[in-house]
Amino acid sequence: MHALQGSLFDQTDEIRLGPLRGMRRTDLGAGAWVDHLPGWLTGADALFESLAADVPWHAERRQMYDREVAVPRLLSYYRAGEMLPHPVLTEARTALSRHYADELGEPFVTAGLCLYRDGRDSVAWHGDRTGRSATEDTMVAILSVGDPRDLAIRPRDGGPTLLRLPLGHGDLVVMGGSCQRTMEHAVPKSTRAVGPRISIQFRTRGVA
Ligand SMILES: O=C(O)CCC(=O)C(=O)O
Ligand SMILES: [Fe+2]
Repeated sequence: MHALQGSLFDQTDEIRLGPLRGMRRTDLGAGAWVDHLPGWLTGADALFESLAADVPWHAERRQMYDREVAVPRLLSYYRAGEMLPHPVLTEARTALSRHYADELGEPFVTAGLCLYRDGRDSVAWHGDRTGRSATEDTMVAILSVGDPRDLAIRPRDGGPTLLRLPLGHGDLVVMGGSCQRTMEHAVPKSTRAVGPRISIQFRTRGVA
């Protein structure tokens, strides 16, 4: 794994969340939207180092037709009620649940973590539509630390990429409304020399 270069703009070791006001919403149509707040977390490099060291990362393999292939990223999953690997993640989940309480109607409870070791790691086009999100609107909130990687979003039924957000160094993105059903998202591979990135995805009960 490449060493994390570190952000020139975030040299503090104090890991702290900022206010959620200042979030900007992009309407993607068909009831889907994306909220974006760059730099929500300061001390993101310190959180990256802590999570890279402390989280029980594991590799997964997946059946692809007649072959078994490695999932191109490391993973870890925290169920509802499980202690998260850093207290600021608990704080983030609480702040997000509070911020979206009226609109979402339920709290964020689970946390999925992905570690993209370099530009060869990625996630292919998909929607998070296992469980209730197959039929219901939901929100998936993602906090990113480490080197930025693009999150791309396009309509599920074809059409060009509507949004491409570089996410790293404490950035927050929230996919909401019908986004998981009507859109798909991906973190494409990168041919540039990129350092590692960790994403933390908060979801509601029964959504994966
Ligand atoms: O790493 C990201 O920002 C996206 C991850 C993702 O889409 C997923 O785990 O479902
Ligand atoms: Fe996803």
